[in-house]
Amino acid sequence: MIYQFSFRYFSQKFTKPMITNHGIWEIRESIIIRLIDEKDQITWGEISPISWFGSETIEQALDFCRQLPKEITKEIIFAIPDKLPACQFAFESSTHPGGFRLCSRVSVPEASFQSPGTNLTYSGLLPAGKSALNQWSNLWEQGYKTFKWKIGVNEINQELEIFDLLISSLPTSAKLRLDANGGLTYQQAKLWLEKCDQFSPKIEFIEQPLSVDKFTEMQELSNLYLTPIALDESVANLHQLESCFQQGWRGIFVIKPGIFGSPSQLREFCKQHQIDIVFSSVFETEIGRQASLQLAAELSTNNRAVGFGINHFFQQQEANWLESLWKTF
Ligand SMILES: O=C(O)CCC(=O)c1ccccc1C(=O)O
Ligand SMILES: [Mg+2]
Repeated sequence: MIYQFSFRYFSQKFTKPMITNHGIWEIRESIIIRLIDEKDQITWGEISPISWFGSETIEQALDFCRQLPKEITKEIIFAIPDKLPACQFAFESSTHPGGFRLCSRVSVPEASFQSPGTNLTYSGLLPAGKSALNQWSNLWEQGYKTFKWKIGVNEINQELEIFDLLISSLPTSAKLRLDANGGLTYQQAKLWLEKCDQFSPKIEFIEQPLSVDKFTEMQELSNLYLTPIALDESVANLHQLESCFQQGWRGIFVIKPGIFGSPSQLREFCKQHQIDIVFSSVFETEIGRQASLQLAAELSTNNRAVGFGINHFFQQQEANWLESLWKTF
């Protein structure tokens, strides 16, 4: 099969900047790719790198797209090097059966809770800091029962105080995930875990408490406390996932399909090993989102809510944004 290949740069400003321990993120830069096969079928893919997570940069992805011929094959797609994981995801998922087509509207209203044929539940992302306190109820009204709050952003005592308020205001049936983005010290992580254990099992897990180089310490912490630990930055791509699994990690793995790399290799890994996975967004458009959610529906385990409750970080797209994008050069 030969595909006609074209691509466009696309950027979106967050309605509120995304604040994590890595810093402030204001604009989501992506590349949308379009493939047209010999039967004139059009499919789409999305490259949305996060270089601070270890993926390629947007410039590297653009360079890759620019050097590709106008006609490409599956051989070319399956030969994309592992150092371009967001590109691997985009090209492979656009040729996968069920790859994104422009069937109905491109942008789907907030929290499409019943994606056809799946019964995924969603985790809603709260803003960092004390704004979480007046934001969770909007999400609750939209049907979210699981929330994620960023920690390791402000001073720890201040965050622990906000945490107390948040925990006491959340409904009994709500669950909370904390995401430190690798920003805690070992002592701070212990403080947080002790705190979380007091509310167990309301705190579903703490995500990436320590930096990627602190694997042994995180393994130690996972043995010391009830509250589970989820690896995220530590397992950003297949190579890292394999390495953490080989080293004996049997806690939770957060997988962001958009930067993880080849979806078929992820499917293969999941067939070989029963792992506890939480799927998570990279702030992709509807194109990457659909491909990622399809993987999540296939591979999710233990009924973990998927971390795709992020639409409130973007303005809703015009229905014809994709068509309009292709009219630009
Ligand atoms: O996982 C979620 O619930 C939302 C997505 C999310 O938090 C995220 C989105 C982009 C980059 C990094 C992260 C993260 O999990 O650290
Ligand atoms: Mg995370």
